[in-house]
Amino acid sequence: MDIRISGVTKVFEGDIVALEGIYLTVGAGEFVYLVGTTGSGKTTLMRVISREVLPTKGQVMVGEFDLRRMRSLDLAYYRRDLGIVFQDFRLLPHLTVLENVAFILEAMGVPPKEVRDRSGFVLERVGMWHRRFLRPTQLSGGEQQRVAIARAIVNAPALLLADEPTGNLDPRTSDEIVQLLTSINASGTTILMATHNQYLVDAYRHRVVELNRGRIVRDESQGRYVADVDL
Ligand SMILES: Nc1ncnc2c1ncn2[C@@H]1O[C@H](COP(=O)(O)OP(=O)(O)OP(=O)(O)O)[C@@H](O)[C@H]1O
Repeated sequence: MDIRISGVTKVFEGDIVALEGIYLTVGAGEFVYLVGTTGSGKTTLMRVISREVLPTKGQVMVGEFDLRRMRSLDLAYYRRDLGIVFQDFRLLPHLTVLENVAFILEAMGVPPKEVRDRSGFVLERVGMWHRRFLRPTQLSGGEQQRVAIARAIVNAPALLLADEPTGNLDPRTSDEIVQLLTSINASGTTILMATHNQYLVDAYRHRVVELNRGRIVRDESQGRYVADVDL
């Protein structure tokens, strides 16, 4: 799914301007890193795209969805096309790995055999099938993030939002997570990933969009974490 954001401003209560005059187009199938210092607006932009936050001004179109004009049924359809991964994994502690992935499909009324097949397929894909009967607390951080990614992609979303997905992980595991996201992107999913990880952005090159105080200050294909300075 492509994303078309025009003139988006978000002002939170207390006159906090989190986003200001954002114009951004992301084509279907792109991989985009969102970078920028703490408080620059990355999470807010992701939350505008997931429609957890409504802009104060401006328009957001994702695929055929106009996020300003959505009835609750549209929102339910939209969310089915969306996968979200967070820094802190957010798995349900009382469920096993397999159940954490399967419950999304069960909640959508998918027949049991298909739930088993699809959950198994994504757990294989992220290399976690052998851990399917464990609970999140029995897994390492990297393993938990793999399960969270499996959960995010089990519905074959057209768009995956990842907010600092490697923030709690060691360098090698972070590498593996970005490789996994890159392979998911290669199968057609649009990916937007907010990150502070300079090494990853420089090692796995994709488009880089940099925010500063709520504005886009750089947009480069195959960019680096820090802008090249003209000498
Ligand atoms: N719900 C909210 N209510 C009020 N202000 C908010 C809210 N969410 C974010 N902000 C403010 O908006 C600004 C942008 O925050 P945001 O979380 O989008 O930044 P960020 O770039 O994701 O930061 P980080 O890298 O630390 O995660 C900050 O000044 C923040 O305090």
